[in-house]
Amino acid sequence: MPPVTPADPTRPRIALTAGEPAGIGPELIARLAGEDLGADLAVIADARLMAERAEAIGVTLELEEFRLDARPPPGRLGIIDIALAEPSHPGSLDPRNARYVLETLAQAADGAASGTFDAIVTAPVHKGVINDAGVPFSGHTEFFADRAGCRVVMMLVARDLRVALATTHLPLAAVPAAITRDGLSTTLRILNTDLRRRFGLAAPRIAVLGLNPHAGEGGHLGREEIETIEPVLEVLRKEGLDLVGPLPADTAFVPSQLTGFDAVLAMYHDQGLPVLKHAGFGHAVNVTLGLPYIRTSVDHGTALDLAGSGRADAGSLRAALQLAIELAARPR
Ligand SMILES: NC(=O)C1=CN([C@@H]2O[C@H](COP(=O)(O)OP(=O)(O)OC[C@H]3O[C@@H](n4cnc5c(N)ncnc54)[C@H](O)[C@@H]3O)[C@@H](O)[C@H]2O)C=CC1
Ligand SMILES: NCC(=O)COP(=O)(O)O
Repeated sequence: MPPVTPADPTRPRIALTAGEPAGIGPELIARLAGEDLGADLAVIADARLMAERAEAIGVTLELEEFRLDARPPPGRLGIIDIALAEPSHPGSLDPRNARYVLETLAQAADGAASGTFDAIVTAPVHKGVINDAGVPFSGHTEFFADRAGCRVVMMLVARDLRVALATTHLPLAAVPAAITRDGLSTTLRILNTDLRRRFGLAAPRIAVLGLNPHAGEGGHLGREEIETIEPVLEVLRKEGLDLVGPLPADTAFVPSQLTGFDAVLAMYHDQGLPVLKHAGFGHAVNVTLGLPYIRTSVDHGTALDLAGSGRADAGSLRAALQLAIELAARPR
């Protein structure tokens, strides 16, 4: 038996979910397992799967059962072992493992809510296969929000560019109706609060994009700016929020226009995220704001085409861990 090292209360404890078993999540975690980033990690995954994927990419991985009162010795990784329903093969989705994926998320959420973990970091899940298994599922963001019973905001960070979303995983046709005064006010309040509380920005300046081309062209190309976005900004400015917009989205990301803004609020997923990923894919981080705990994630998906090959880049997972550790260290 290796010697037991008592837990160190100064090191954050982080739940790390391995995500879709047929994707790149397990091997990215195995790749980072040997690095001490300054936190104690509890991987929530099937232990045999983790060992198989480590072997597939030629990485040595030593696992031991996660304990609250002790740290694994250097080079070993704490694990909360959740059994797969069926053996998983790289690149090959199996809906029978969807419940396993959801169980890993549930254990992470409950552990963070109870204070066992200081933060959750998630490797990618495959949203489609969970739905194929008959479970309606839009994403981690919505799953953790539902479980915590609160409203949240998705924000991706690539160096000094922060892009938050007013709507998340919705068909494009459903977006206009989903942008309501209530929803937008809540999103902006959460964004403003968490930029201050978690990111230490004393008075965040937020650029708010329009929904339509040219921010509606004075009502000739859509009325959402006039009827929904502008009235919300007017009310929130009176509360002291520093909001600029609605801005035409096509020029808002021109570097000279972005100067001075701490974050951009895009109205929908593919209005904001392509720009963010163009700027930072491989080291960007997805953060869920508004939760009672910290949750970060990678900027990429399950990359089934790379699973098991050892060619997937662990940069975004490392960045997600580093940001979670940094946020956990801040007073809240
Ligand atoms: N945080 C999460 O759980 C996320 C999950 N997804 C899910 O992932 C699934 C697949 O989504 P796609 O749109 O195909 O995006 P994807 O990010 O999995 O793949 C897009 C392209 O990027 C490459 N790529 C992705 N990660 C990489 C890495 N770490 N290193 C090198 N290359 C990498 C892939 O090989 C592929 O060519 C979907 O079901 C989607 O919902 C997508 C984004 C985030
Ligand atoms: N494109 C971002 C994404 O899909 C991540 O979503 P989530 O699973 O973190 O909610």
